[in-house]
Amino acid sequence: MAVFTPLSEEDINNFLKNYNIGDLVEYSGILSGIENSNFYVTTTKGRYVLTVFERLNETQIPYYLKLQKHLLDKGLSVSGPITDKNGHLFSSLKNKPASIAPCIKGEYVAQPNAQACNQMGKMLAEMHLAVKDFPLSQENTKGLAFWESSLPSLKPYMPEELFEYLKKEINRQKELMNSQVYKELEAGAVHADLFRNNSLIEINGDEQNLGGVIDFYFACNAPFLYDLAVTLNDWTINQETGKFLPEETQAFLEGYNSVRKLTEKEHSLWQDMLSAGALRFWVSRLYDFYLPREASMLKPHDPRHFERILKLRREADPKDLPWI
Ligand SMILES: Nc1ncnc2c1ncn2[C@@H]1O[C@H](COP(=O)(O)OP(=O)(O)OP(=O)(O)O)[C@@H](O)[C@H]1O
Ligand SMILES: N[C@@H](CCO)C(=O)O
Repeated sequence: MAVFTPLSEEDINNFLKNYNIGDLVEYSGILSGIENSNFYVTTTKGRYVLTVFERLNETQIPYYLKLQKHLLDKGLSVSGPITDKNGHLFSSLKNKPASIAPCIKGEYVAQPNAQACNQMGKMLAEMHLAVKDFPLSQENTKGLAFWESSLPSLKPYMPEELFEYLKKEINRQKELMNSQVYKELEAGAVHADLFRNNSLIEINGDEQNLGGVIDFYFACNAPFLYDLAVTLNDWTINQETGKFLPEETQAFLEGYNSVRKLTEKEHSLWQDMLSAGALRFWVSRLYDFYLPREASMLKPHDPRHFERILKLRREADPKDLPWI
């Protein structure tokens, strides 16, 4: 639905002069995506996605692009920037930062099957192992500080009882984050928004093969278990009810655990992390729903989806939550 910064053929030709990726053949705006302006660009050397950053500035961008480059250099199939002729990961277009990445094969799949879930589980664990030597750090911009600061703005819009529930859950997570056991969780730079619509899957008959992962612009340093919870809360649920799909969830967890072994300590915090993973998107969706960005052309996501998921995870008997 969004190309915020329109580009002419001349703009793109000038941009491509900074790169060794051939000459422009054709280009078109990508309508999905709500954060940045994205374009498919075909050159004499291949097919690429050009991104003009609408929200992030030049000081914020290096963390995200360097993380993608780091994962790419470790052989992972993620969308990642091509360096320009001067060795830079991004340059500028219409006075905004912009980068270009090779196109990943595949498409958005609404309900990935067990095969794709298993592959996503493996790849997520590989991403977690791969960041052990990633030197940069970035706070979760949609974490505790954001949740707490959103409360006063959300209060007037929410029924009192629901607002109190939200406040209680935020306090509960705050207490957890201050605990020793939480601080000891293995952590690093994680995607933190790895939904199905940030993954591309190649379909071939009944076969579904993971093409790769895109859109790292909510990446941050957080426990790996949090990233796993965020991903599962979207990838392997019944989209109507929010309940986990047993076969897909198991396939995902087995894939993950085959690469990075989940620990007993992580198991003990699983219910809290699944709740945190739901809370994060409940708050951001409430915020975007009641306090949309000025001149926003976008239809906000339904916050009730993650309210439902949070309640399901929090109220579940821990032994009924999927685990390996
Ligand atoms: N490397 C890539 N290869 C193939 N397609 C891509 C690639 N990067 C982006 N796309 C396409 O562009 C669309 C928008 O990209 P993206 O999700 O990064 O947009 P955004 O505006 O940054 O994010 P958001 O999902 O937060 O709205 C994707 O849904 C995908 O179809
Ligand atoms: N994946 C998010 C949008 C980006 O944070 C959501 O579905 O609410």
